[in-house]
Amino acid sequence: MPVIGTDALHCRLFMINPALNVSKQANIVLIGPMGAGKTTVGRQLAQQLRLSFVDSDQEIEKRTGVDISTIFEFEGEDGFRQREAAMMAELGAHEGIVLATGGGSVIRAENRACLQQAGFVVYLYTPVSVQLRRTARDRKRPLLQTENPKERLQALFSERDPLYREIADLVVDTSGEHLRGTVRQIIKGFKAQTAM
Ligand SMILES: Nc1ncnc2c1ncn2[C@@H]1O[C@H](COP(=O)(O)OP(=O)(O)OP(=O)(O)O)[C@@H](O)[C@H]1O
Ligand SMILES: O=C(O)C1=C[C@@H](O)[C@@H](O)[C@H](O)C1
Ligand SMILES: [Mg+2]
Repeated sequence: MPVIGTDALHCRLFMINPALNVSKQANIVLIGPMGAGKTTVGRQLAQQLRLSFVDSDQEIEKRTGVDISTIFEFEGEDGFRQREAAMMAELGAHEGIVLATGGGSVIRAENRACLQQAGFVVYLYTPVSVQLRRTARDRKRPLLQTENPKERLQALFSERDPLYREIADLVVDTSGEHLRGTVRQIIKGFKAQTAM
């Protein structure tokens, strides 16, 4: 059984995970742009570390009963960002999870503060050309349903790359396309940090 302790801060929890045999912050938080692999990498990571996997986008869809595009359609991006912020505050207080965040979760300062406290933050750095390839056939990402998805991804990258870096404990370049290698690098960084 994991041993869990908390300090006075709302989001900050610590636990000892027998799978890792180290004392560490409770969660691994994956941040990065669309197509970075937060969902794909997060699922594998959770499996290997025997942690629960939670995907913020999927959780919002589960609770509302509609997909993200529908939320954008009826409530606008602002409505979605409100739901996302509430989800960050809630999930940031969990312990023992791998959290895949939405690509835009770092836009709000309040979210960044919460994610930073929630655990070991990993930025899955992914160049725009790779994001474009990975999301090319996708119709589920409302921000990419535009005439020029490349331009949109480039603009988002310029705005958000500094924000991802601001809160990252580790930056992993995913352009090598090796899912297993990415997972291995994260576990290595996580163990190194929690052993300190
Ligand atoms: N390291 C990788 N190597 C090869 N393909 C990858 C890698 N990471 C993700 N992919 C592929 O890219 C696509 C997008 O990945 P994924 O949905 O996990 O991204 P995401 O970061 O969760 O995006 P979003 O922010 O839109 O939820 C998937 O088809 C996935 O299989
Ligand atoms: O980059 C973004 O702003 C988004 C990324 C996705 O994860 C979803 O949260 C949504 O499509 C918006
Ligand atoms: Mg995802």
